[in-house]
Amino acid sequence: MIAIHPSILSADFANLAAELARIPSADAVHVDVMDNHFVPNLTLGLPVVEAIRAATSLPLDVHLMIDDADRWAPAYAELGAESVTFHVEAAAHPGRIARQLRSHGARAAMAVKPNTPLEPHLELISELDMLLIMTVEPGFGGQSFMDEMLAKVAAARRASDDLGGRVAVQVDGGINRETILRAAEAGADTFVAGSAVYSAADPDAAISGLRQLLE
Ligand SMILES: O=C(CO)[C@@H](O)[C@H](O)COP(=O)(O)O
Repeated sequence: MIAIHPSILSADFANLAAELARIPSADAVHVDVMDNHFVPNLTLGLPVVEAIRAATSLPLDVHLMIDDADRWAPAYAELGAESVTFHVEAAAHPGRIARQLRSHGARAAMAVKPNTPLEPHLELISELDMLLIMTVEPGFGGQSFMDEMLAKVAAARRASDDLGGRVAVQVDGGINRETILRAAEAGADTFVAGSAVYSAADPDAAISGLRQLLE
């Protein structure tokens, strides 16, 4: 199953409810939480994600780019996010976080930055519902896709296939009409797209366009 998750990092933050209404065919809304410590950018936190939860019926895919994931991640599941992604680099006990997320009814996902090797962390995969392979350095939208991450995407796909393919493989950063094809070929099935969706005159048509490329 292919899933397209538009990132609201590229949306108009002053009009979030209206921006959410422009992407009705999204499989989920990707919400980038940044703390200016784990990444050099600051976006939003629990109160705003709570407001986003109330403003849309689309599933929320919350991507935590914050320190101390152990402390904060469960709260995003509690407020009703369908999926919560923490970074392994920011987690003291990743397995425990994943179990807590699932106990709150959310999908548990773990992300790796471009310079973080995936293999040492694959022992956690059975605790996860999704692996996020960052295809840019996290922090900002509009960056170029890192082709050198495709090998990591393929490794994530193989690890998921060993579990019957039940763990989704997500890519985030620089996804557009060209790079989505390479990422899909390497084994990704869940695609975060920020500027490729929200820079389009019709963001929902941009989502359909990306989806059609993969059919
Ligand atoms: O997590 C991030 C950036 O750190 C992303 O979710 C971006 O929002 C993706 O934006 P584009 O690269 O698609 O413009």
